[in-house]
Amino acid sequence: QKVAEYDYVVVGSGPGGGPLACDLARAGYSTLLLEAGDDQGDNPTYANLGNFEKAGSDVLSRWDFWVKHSDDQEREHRFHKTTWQLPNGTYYIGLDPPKEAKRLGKQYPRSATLGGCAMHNAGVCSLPQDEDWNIIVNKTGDASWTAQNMRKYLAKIEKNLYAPTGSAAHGFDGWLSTTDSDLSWTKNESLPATKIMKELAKLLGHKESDATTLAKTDILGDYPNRDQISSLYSMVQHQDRAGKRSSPNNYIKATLSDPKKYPLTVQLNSLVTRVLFANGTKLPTAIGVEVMTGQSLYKADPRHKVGTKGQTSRIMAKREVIVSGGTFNTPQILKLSGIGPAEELKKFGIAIVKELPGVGENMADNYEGSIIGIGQTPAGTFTPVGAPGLTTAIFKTSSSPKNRNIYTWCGPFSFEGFWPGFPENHGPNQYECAMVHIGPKSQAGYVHLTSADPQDVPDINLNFFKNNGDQDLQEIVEGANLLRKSWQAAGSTVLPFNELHPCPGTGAGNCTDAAQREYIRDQTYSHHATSTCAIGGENDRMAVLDNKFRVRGVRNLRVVDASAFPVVPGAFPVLPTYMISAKAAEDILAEAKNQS
Ligand SMILES: Cc1cc2nc3c(=O)[nH]c(=O)nc-3n(C[C@H](O)[C@H](O)[C@H](O)COP(=O)(O)OP(=O)(O)OC[C@H]3O[C@@H](n4cnc5c(N)ncnc54)[C@H](O)[C@@H]3O)c2cc1C
Repeated sequence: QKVAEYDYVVVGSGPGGGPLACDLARAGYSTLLLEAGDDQGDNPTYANLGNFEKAGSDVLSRWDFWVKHSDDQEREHRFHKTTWQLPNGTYYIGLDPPKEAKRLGKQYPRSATLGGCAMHNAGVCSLPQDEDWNIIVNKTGDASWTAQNMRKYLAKIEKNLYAPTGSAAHGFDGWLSTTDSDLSWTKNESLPATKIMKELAKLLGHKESDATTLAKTDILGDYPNRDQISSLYSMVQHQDRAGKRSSPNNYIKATLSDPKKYPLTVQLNSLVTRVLFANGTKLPTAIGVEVMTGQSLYKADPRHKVGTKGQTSRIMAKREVIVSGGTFNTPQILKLSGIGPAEELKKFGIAIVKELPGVGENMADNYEGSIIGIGQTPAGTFTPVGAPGLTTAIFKTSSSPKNRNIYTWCGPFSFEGFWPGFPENHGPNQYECAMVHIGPKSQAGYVHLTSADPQDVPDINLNFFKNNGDQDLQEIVEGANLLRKSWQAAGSTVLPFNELHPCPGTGAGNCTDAAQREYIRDQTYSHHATSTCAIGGENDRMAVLDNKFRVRGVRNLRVVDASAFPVVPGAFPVLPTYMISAKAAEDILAEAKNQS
């Protein structure tokens, strides 16, 4: 059988790999995009952003990773949403399972489908802190990574649907539609949500009368000192005005629609098992990939049937292989290919192609938590399309040395992390302020192989709060305390509430910081993992990639996805991942041009 050959082979169609494959094909290079999942782009569960919670639990794309948050067994067992499987295949969620239940652990969903996790995410967009980009300049000496320069990739990819046409901070001709939230509800002064929004504005140092205007502030705007400003913002999501998800799936379809012009090939249900290297070269040189085709081959897929093996074949890349399998799968693919920590590879009998101790280490994630309470009346109406009823703010707690460190969105909803069938509905009077903590200090998470079998799922431990954990805990507690104050100030007249957590049952936030810290340590969740194949400097032995996404010490192999960030980029990683994807395309095409 003739072996297929392309200029570029891209592995994984998420926010890193999907747009990159399109850009390479649009520049005229034959490009193969390999995706382990299938295509759910026309399925309303995925196509309508408002269905993101349903999409997150949907078996048609779900890869379940059962992760650890620490090595502390007792703490692990206190996690309220621990998931267990019953003999009939259903789940028990909680701390008191029936005897026959098998412990699965903490669910960390990923979406294996055309478009990756951008097909089940909430589409929330924000920019990294300037420091998150500038850290790459400092590590690599490459000035193209400055925060100011990186903004041009936002303008390049964006089709902004909310800012005045021509606004310098935005783009209007790109493939990624962005909208802001519908804030018409703020006109209703008697709504508890409006009252709380105004109290929050005051607590952040603004005038109550400015709250409604501040709530419309463009979160993606280009302001001096933006990382130090505590204020209200409008929530921006990657969707169109009708609530249709805008994602790599759309860009891929648009690129495929003109095959004469754009030589893009997409191959679904294709699990890449390893990268192939040339024989006898001085430096290891990637020449293609080995791929297993078939449905639900990966064991994280809840539909996987024990013993199922796909058809294995080889596909060659004339120019480069680019791995974009995401923060959990990219390090797994590299290690299976012989690139990673020597001890770990030896343990599983994998021949070492290039020793890189940083592969699968250094993992970081934003800590997430929430304060949630039950009021006396409904606090407002909420539908996720256009996010009406949501107050969004970014602020700095007093313990943060310099930058703002909490992104919050408050409204009549409930989001308390992930488990099969999330979220819980606490009834019409529920009100929550969800928090993403920005800039976690502990980057001690890891993705380790459990075997040399590419269908096996790796061992993942986020190692929360391992380094400088007390500082992060203090920052999160201060965030919760401030948000609770905004409820209390509004509460005496409009929303006496019964708090569910982190100060359960007190109604008035009458618990100690120490008790909250303990609760948060036990119950924190996350879904923004990054940095397992980090970009770094030449002398940094944990660096996996150089400034141009090239795997260090290997030719014709790059990594372009969320695993490449040296630190978590701000509050939400999807927009920064789209931006680095556009940057990678530019870098790769510039190099190709120089070579020809
Ligand atoms: C439930 C949920 C909600 C989220 N909400 C938000 C949000 O609102 N805002 C935000 O900014 N971020 C959000 N995120 C995070 C964000 O979506 C991810 O950070 C982003 O998708 C990362 O992109 P990526 O390209 O690195 O990886 P992924 O999106 O994970 O894409 C990787 C792709 O590679 C494929 N793949 C993996 N291994 C292989 C293999 N061996 N062979 C072939 N293909 C393979 C996968 O199937 C997948 O399609 C959310 C994440 C989750 C899980």
